[in-house]
Amino acid sequence: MSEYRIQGATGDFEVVIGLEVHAQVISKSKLFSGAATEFGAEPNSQVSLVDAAMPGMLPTINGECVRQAVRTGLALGAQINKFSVFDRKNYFYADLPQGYQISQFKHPVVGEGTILLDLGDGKTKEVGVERIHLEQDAGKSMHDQHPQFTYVDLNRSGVALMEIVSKPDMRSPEEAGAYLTKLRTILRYIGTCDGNMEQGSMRADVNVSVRRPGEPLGTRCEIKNVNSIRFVRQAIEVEARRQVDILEDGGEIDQETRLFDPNKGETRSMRSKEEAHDYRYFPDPDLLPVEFDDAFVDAARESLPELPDDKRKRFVDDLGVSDYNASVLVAEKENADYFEELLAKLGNADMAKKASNWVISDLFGLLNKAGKTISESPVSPEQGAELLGLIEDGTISGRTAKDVFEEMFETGKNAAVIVDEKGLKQVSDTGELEKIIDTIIAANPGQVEQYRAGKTKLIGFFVGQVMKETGGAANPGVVNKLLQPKLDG
Ligand SMILES: Nc1ncnc2c1ncn2[C@@H]1O[C@H](COP(=O)(O)OP(=O)(O)OP(=O)(O)O)[C@@H](O)[C@H]1O
Ligand SMILES: [Mg+2]
Ligand SMILES: [Mg+2]
Repeated sequence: MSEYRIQGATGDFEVVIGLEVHAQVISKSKLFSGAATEFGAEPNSQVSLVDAAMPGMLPTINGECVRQAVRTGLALGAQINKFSVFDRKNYFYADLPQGYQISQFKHPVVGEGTILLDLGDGKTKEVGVERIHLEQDAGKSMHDQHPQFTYVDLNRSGVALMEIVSKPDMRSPEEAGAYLTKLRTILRYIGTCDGNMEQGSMRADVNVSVRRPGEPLGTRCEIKNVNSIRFVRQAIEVEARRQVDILEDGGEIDQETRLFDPNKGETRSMRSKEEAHDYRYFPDPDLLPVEFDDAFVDAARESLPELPDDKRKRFVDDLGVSDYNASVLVAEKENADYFEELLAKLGNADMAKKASNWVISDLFGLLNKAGKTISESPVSPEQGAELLGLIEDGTISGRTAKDVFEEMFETGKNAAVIVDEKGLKQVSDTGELEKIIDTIIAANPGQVEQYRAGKTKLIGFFVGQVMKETGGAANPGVVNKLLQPKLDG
């Protein structure tokens, strides 16, 4: 793939992208209160006095949220800071009852790490993570409930977020998309965020600047709260184009916060960028610094499952699965789990490659057609294993297996039952097949002669005849084995 460039009248520009991802932490209660965090509850039904910022209420840190941030840091190979501090980030907004957000500024709980992007065709790229800090979410302003009034729902107020800040290491919309895809996969594997962008539990602030290749970094604009990977890609494209046009006209880029409007396909200015000092950050006097020991970190590490990169490597190196199949399988944990269960039921690691092909082409094919996810699959890993076993031991041909599988998918019946009911067992009986082959050879002396004169491709013709004779039920492997010596004479 050639490098991504935006063409200007006077030359090409390179795009530089850094992402700030807000990931809602999976925890039963909020970062500093015992209120529930479940999505979709009745507005303002999950709000404690702390979340509503009633005078005199004091925050208490939720240890589970800290543990989840540490687990996330470990999964990104990041530095874990055993000492971190909560600060107040002050700003005024109707859905922020405290008048400040409790966040981490100078001393975040997680430091530098990396994410390995999968860019297709086995190409990868490492992108740096600058830090992960914990902070509270704000409430939600609802403008669509009343013609004159804005309503505020505080259910989200105080819910724990991880802000995962990347380095400005990405150079194209595709790389930004791959970063979000990979990050989401990892968060879902380890269960620290559900990664659900439509429900807003993962959102991205997209920082974009442009420069001529080789020049120092340009001034960035930050596009706030983009809520799908497709929109992130589009926002980068249009924002980079906008900046190049300004520079080409001899203008300068103002550092500002912008909004992406997917309907119009443009970004619009929200406000000029506030500097950190505008937030008047200072350590929250109601909270002690967070401190934990090595044992806490070790326990968090112990609790991590096998990560997608390790899993992919194992699938390829130990199981002989192709690179492509392995990356498709590990992209979603449910897919990898299904495959591994299928393999366990088969009880034969040598079949891993075949099993991966079956999952990716046959199973995914029908799931896609039916608009189902793998967890809704009407065919269980156990049933899939039975089907593959029937192909492997020669009971049915690969061709027949496809029909059997379609019926399994439709009816939920087991493969062996369908094969019995429809009499689909292939003929592997050598005696029976030999008789048929002898008849066919006797009936086609011309082709036999041509074959013997060197036109060996004609073996296909003979196999075809046997298939025709047996209504497709002959075992092609056995037919080939029997035919060859007879044709060779
Ligand atoms: N020149 C640049 N071009 C593109 N991205 C940049 C550039 N410089 C920095 N960035 C990215 O901008 C982001 C800055 O995020 P950070 O949280 O550190 O600060 P912020 O945006 O000022 O703070 P806030 O959390 O209040 O929005 C990072 O992802 C970083 O990689
Ligand atoms: Mg930030
Ligand atoms: Mg920012």
